[in-house]
Amino acid sequence: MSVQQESANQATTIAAVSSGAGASAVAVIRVSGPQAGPALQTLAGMLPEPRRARLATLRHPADGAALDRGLVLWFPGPRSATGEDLAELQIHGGPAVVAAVLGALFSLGGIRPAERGEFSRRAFLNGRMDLTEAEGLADLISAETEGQRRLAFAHAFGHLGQRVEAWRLRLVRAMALIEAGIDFADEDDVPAEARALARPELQALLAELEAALADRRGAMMREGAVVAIAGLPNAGKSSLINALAARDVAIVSDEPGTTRDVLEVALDLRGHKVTLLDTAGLRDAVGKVEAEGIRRARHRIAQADLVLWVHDASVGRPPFARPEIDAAPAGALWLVASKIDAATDEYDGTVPGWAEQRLALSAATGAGVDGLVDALAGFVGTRASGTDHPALIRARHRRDATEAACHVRTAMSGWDGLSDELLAEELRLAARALGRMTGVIGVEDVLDVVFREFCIGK
Ligand SMILES: Nc1nc2c(c(=O)[nH]1)N(C=O)[C@@H](CNc1ccc(C(=O)N[C@@H](CCC(=O)O)C(=O)O)cc1)CN2
Ligand SMILES: Nc1nc2c(ncn2[C@@H]2O[C@H](COP(=O)(O)OP(=O)(O)OP(=O)(O)O)[C@@H](O)[C@H]2O)c(=O)[nH]1
Ligand SMILES: [Mg+2]
Repeated sequence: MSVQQESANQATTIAAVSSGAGASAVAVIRVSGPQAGPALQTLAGMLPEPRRARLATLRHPADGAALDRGLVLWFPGPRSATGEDLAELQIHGGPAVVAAVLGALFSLGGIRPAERGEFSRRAFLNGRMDLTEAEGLADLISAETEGQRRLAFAHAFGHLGQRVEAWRLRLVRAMALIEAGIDFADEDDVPAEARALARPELQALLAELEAALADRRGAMMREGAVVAIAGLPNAGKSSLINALAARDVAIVSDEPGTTRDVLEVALDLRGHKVTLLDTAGLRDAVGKVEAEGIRRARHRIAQADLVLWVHDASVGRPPFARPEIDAAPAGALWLVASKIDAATDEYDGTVPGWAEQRLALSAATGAGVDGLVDALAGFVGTRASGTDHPALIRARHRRDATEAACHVRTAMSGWDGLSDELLAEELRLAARALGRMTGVIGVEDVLDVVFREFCIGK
């Protein structure tokens, strides 16, 4: 959909429940668009003073039948969440009450159900927020841990958007300097001087972009750390995930090769999200299904932030200095000695040459499990720590920032050899990539991706 079509589309009025599905004490229905005022007037019999709650009996326009008594609010545009005329009906949350009030609104004509994210999309199109703020709001609504909430809150209120817009404006200024040179190409010193002014500014900007790209905390904070439990068959991996989750999530049996599919469990460890993976025991597979399970296990182990290599202490010391995982994990690797309640010798969980974290525990008795939880919380806490918030927290942000940095780098490295025109073009492409991130330039396709993530009513 083009931006022009989208603006025309905003002539329609939308309505939806914004307070979530299912019965609740109170439900909030929002109506946004030109029919919001007339609709509220018709159902409530009056328009309250702007931005003041009033108690009203809501009646069906066809027969005047009372539907509910609730609080109504009126936000004339542009001072509203969407920037349009917006009415809010805070009614009792029973499903039939909500259905009756929505039915009455739709019966008026000119009002249709809102699509997923459509209120936020209108807020964006009306300049009430940029795209990174809209994403922050989506994250705020789905935040499950304190760490996720803090990060989402910062982004919802401009943490990234303001930085990106400042970067973009600096590029535009550098471009203007160089283009001034183009206009005065016949006067020899002007271009040289203009270029000299732009250069240190661009160098500083590139350093900032590169620092933001080097900060890898974002994905870990937003999506949580991925911790893979790996080891030989029967090592006690599934028993360990059950102990950590405090639930019977995985099948445990003395038959080696029990686990096939990768099982995921999300945990909140002191405000940080951790996704634990239980994986198939690694060995030469017995059958096709187990082979596929092991292939999947290796794939996830290789990508995990942390691998817990579980070694069965009841069979004694592990026969290796470090576990033989063919695909070396990109993340950290800890050794966890399991079944210490059944350990045969005085094996204490140590392995010669093993420098990283070592832990010993028993899923059966629970000994050592708290120690592992503490260590995991410490691990994620350290990885996600810092007094500032990471800026580039989504693949979309990284893509655009990488592209911008790439164009600035090209400009800097080719500096003396590049004509003013080519230099300005690289900077223009860099500014465009940053503009796409906040949505200040042509982003129809990006809009769908961003707003698809929202629920109905946002
Ligand atoms: N009942 C209710 N609670 C809610 C929302 C809502 O829509 N309804 N929100 C839904 O997201 C959030 C609050 N977001 C809002 C954002 C802007 C405006 C607004 O009216 N802004 C005007 C006036 C600001 C002012 O009074 O100073 C403006 O910015 O011009 C209202 C809510 C969370 N709580
Ligand atoms: N004594 C003792 N036995 C344990 C402990 N943890 C697991 N076991 C036993 O070890 C066997 C294997 O446990 P699982 O958790 O299924 O092992 P796994 O590593 O998931 O095995 P696969 O999925 O086949 O790779 C089962 O018989 C468990 O009861 C423990 O802490 N102490
Ligand atoms: Mg298992």
